[in-house]
Amino acid sequence: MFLAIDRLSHTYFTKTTAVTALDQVSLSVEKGEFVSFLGPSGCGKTTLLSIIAGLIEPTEGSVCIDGEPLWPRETNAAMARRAGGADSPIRRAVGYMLQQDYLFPWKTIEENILLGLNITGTLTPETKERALALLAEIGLGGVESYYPSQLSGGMRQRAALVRTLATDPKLLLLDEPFSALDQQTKLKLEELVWKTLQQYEKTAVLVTHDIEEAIAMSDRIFLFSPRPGRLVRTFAIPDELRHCPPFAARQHSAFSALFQSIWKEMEALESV
Ligand SMILES: Nc1ncnc2c1ncn2[C@@H]1O[C@H](COP(=O)(O)OP(=O)(O)OP(=O)(O)O)[C@@H](O)[C@H]1O
Repeated sequence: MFLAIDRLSHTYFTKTTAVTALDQVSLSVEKGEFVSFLGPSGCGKTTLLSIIAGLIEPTEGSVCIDGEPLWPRETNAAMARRAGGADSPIRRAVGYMLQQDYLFPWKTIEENILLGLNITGTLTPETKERALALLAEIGLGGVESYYPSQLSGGMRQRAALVRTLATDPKLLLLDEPFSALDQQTKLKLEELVWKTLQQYEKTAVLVTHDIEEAIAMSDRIFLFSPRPGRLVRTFAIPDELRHCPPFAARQHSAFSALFQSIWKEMEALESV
């Protein structure tokens, strides 16, 4: 088991209110799996992703990545027993891709894609060469010296994918990375991300409220209820769909039946 989440709950406290975003969520993800967190707006998907990224401390429960405890935080004594501490290697092991590309406008594409390597102190001639090769692989060879404003939205998201993969993270967290794109660019980028992650055997978690996208991209889908977010159902995508790249999966005869059953389940959840 690569990612293990056990009885995780999270409440946001403000001066006047307490909002329970997640309630007793338990799930696991295998190495190399692509899973989606699907659910209506406000069901806690981004909160869960931020907890897995180590950015938010959950109120309750535990998260382990590749056998290393992330939450709850270990005691100082337990951390000291691990070489280099427990949380920093985990944070480096996680790559985040968001709806907005967050490329720095004053840096060139090359500088942007090498940023993570620079920050983590892992920029070497080899890692730089790998990042530039990946840029070329995904069709952006030749734009290294361009600034983000000189690229289209789809090209910028591709550059953001390279920046995310450049540090060779063990786990990729994708928070609606396709939702700001037009339909054609979105379908092309889904295809590219799926193929790239397959090729590099990455484990990935995609947050989306798009049922079709979740079916086309995933091995399994975790469906969450509206607030407070609870895991209500896990859908295993049938082999004939999950072995197809996303565009072919969308054309497959098994696709619409699965879409309808997830749609019905989501409708029922939202009408409660
Ligand atoms: N910093 C915060 N302080 C207080 N409440 C918050 C905070 N962040 C999120 N929430 C609340 O927690 C709940 C879950 O939010 P979250 O963003 O995780 O949901 P989501 O499923 O990702 O939604 P969406 O699909 O709209 O992005 C929502 O009710 C939201 O209003």
